[in-house]
Amino acid sequence: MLPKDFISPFPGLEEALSEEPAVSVRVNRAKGIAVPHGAESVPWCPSGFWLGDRPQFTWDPALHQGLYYVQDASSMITTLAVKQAVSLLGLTSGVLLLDACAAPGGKTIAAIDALPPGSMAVANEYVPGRAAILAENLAKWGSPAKMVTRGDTARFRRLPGTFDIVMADVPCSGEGMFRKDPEAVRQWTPALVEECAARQREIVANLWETLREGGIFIYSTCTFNRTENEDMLAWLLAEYPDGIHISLDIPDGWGPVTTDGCTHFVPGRVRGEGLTIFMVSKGVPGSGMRQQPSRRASSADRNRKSKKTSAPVSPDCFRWLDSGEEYDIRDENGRIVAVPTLWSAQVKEMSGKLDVVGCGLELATVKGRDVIPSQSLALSTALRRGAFPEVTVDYAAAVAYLRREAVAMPDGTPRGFVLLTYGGYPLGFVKNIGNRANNLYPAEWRILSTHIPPVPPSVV
Ligand SMILES: C[S@@+](CC[C@H](N)C(=O)[O-])C[C@H]1O[C@@H](n2cnc3c(N)ncnc32)[C@H](O)[C@@H]1O
Repeated sequence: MLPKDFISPFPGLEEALSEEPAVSVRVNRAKGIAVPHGAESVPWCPSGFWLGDRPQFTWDPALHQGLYYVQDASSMITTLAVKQAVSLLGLTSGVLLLDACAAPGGKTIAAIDALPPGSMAVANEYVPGRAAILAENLAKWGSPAKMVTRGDTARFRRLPGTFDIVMADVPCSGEGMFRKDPEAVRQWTPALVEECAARQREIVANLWETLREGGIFIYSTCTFNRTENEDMLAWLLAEYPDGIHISLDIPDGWGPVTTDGCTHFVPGRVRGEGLTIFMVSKGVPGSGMRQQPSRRASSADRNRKSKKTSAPVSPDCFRWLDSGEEYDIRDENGRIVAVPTLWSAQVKEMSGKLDVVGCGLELATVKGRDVIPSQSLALSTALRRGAFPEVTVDYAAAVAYLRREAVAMPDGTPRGFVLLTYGGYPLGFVKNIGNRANNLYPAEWRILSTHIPPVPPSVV
């Protein structure tokens, strides 16, 4: 059932909205996952796959290990858009990207997968309560080169000319979600479309300032109407005469349809939900330079800082990372974090101007004399395997761990912090104290339901 005043802009859309949505996942190539079982490739995303059915994802430890992310195939276009943007920028490393409307993080993950080595992603969320799930999803994906912030996009006006790529997956009227979300059908009105468009213009205006000269802006909605898409592109180009529209490289035959510069993913034409995307560069792509941090941290600075913080940072922390020398490791009020050295001056600058939820990789928390390794470290691609004793657990123990229940350790397990693995990949830490092991899985991430499926789901 569609909203009363909704006029379908594409033939066949209404019928398609009454069909079952496709199920798709993005696999984590950075963790060595290649192809899910029995899956079919999404042509616009090398790590995207349609599944034949809908497994009970919650009960698959691999999901919690960050080995894959459940993602609608249309959203996976972000990977292609970011790859195209990077190529237009002519950069082979060190891209600074902002995803300004990021929770729960699917498109940030899609962008991270497309960035060249040595890049950094900043993921911002406006609704404070949604920033935690964003941080959790990014921690599971495992890249240490990230920063999570919360707040109004107006805050980014304080960082002019800073980002090479800015993504705005803006809040919208949600016509593309009609099939999956009955609430989207209930809330939709022509007035909502106008309201959303006004907010979107405000967001775009805030973000244009933070995009550097020659940088690329990627705008997307999960709605079809012209007001929030084609009219928004026209408004942007009129408002900012340095804006140049960039066509997304999509071969004929994949299914999306482009109208007046906007590429639409339409159910019925693609096996995915509704999504619209366009790209605009600020002047000639790659022409300008990124604004450098106002005060670069010199090596003298860094030495001073490490002297100041070296006492609380346990030397163990340096041994936990695959390449400890590439990170600045510091104690931030009892949280030990590792920030890629390359970005440490930039992170410092941004931290002074944004409301930071977390930056880099949280290695550990300090409690009294204990330096307790974090779940983010267990799931990070930067973890040095072998840094902790490891115990392999079976399915029942893996689910018990994810529920934060006690897990028995085999005889002979060393005391202290132990990394549990499932299927050969890290699951999380326990502290083995001899007669029992304390489960260190974050309470707020735990599986709440006590049901357990008779057959374990297995996606990758
Ligand atoms: C379409 S969703 C983003 C989905 C996300 N990019 C993903 O792929 O997982 C839009 C996001 O914008 C946030 N938002 C709401 N109001 C906003 C505002 N005024 N400014 C910026 N973002 C806002 C919403 O909370 C929501 O998380």
